[in-house]
Amino acid sequence: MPILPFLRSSSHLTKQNRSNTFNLFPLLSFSTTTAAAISEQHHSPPPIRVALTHSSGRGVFATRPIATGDLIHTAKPALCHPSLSAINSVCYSCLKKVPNSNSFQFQGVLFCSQDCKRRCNEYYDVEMKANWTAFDDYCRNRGLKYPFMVKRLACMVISGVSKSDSLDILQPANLTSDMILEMEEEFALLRNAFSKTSIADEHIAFLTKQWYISVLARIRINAFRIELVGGLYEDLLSSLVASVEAEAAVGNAVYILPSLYNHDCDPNAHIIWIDNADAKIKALCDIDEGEELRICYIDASMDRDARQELLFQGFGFQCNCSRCLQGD
Ligand SMILES: C[S@@+](CC[C@H](N)C(=O)[O-])C[C@H]1O[C@@H](n2cnc3c(N)ncnc32)[C@H](O)[C@@H]1O
Repeated sequence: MPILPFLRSSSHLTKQNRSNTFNLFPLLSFSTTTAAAISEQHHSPPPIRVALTHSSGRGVFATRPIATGDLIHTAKPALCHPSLSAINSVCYSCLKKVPNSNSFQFQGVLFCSQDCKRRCNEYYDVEMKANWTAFDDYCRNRGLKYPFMVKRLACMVISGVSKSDSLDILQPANLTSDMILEMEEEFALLRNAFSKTSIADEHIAFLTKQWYISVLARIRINAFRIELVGGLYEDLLSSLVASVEAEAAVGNAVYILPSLYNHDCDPNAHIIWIDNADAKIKALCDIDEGEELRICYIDASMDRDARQELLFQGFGFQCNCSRCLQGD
C-alpha cells in the first residue's frame, strides 16, 4: 500500500492535543554531511531528529519551532520507478513528465535530460543485459508494481550505484504465506533473467530469495505513490483546499528519512512532489520544538472506521493518533 500525499486545511486538534509528550531516545541526529545529502536547500541541518515514540516505533521530531508552510527538508529517492501507465510519458530516472519533443529516447525509455540519462546509464545497462519478458508479463498480468522497483534496485546493486542493504534501515511489512509464495515466484523469474546474462556470479551473489522478500517487504510499507502537483502547488496552498487534486500517479519511490515519519489522521506536515520524484516535506501548521512530525498516509476525509480499516489492511497497524482515539 503506497503512502499517499494528503493536504489538509483544517486542524481537528488543538495544539495542546497534538503535542506528543513521549520520552525521546535519540536514534539519529544529522551531521552537516548527512544533512547535505538529504536537504540540498538547507545550509544547516534540517530541524529534525529521529527518536523512539511510545507506541509507533521510530518517529521524526522537531528540534526547534517550525512555522506553517516552512520547508522542513527535501529528500531524493533511494529508489524510484515509473508506473507502467506512465512509462511512455515520464523520465525513466526522475519521473518528471516529458513532452516527447523534449525527451531523450534511449533503448525504448524516455529521459528528461542528458543528466538523467547519464545518472541512469550504469544500472540501465545492466537491465538491458537481461530478457525481462517472463518477469514483466508475470507482474503486469497480476497488476504488481513493486517487483519492478526490486528489479531496479537489483540492477543498481549490480552496477555498484547502490548497496544491497540500502533499505535495511526501513521497517518491513508483516507478510502472509500467500504473499511469500507470490514473491517466491517473482524471485525465481528475476533470478532466472539475470542468470541467463553474462553477469558474473559474484555480482549476483546477493540476489537470494531472502534478499528479494526482505526488500519487497520494506517497499510495501514505505513506498510513496508519486503524484506531481507541478505549478498547482502555490494555488493549492493559497486556497487551502482540503485535498490535492492530484494527477494520476507517475510512479512510486522509497526514501530513507521520509519513511520514518509516522502517520496521523490530522497531520502537521505533508510531503509533496513538484515536478519530479524529489520530495519536499513541509509544515502544515506551527510546530513546537520536541513535537512529533507526522504526515497522513491516506485520504483523511474518510470516517474513522474506513481510515482504521485502510491503515490496517494497507500498513498493518491500528492508528493510535489523537483523532482516532477520540473517535473522530
Ligand atoms: C512508514 S513506517 C513509519 C516509521 C516507523 N515507525 C519506523 O520505526 O520505521 C510505518 C509504520 O509505523 C507505525 N505507525 C505509523 N503511524 C502510526 C500510527 N498513527 N499509529 C500506530 N502505528 C503507526 C506502524 O508500525 C507502521 O507500519
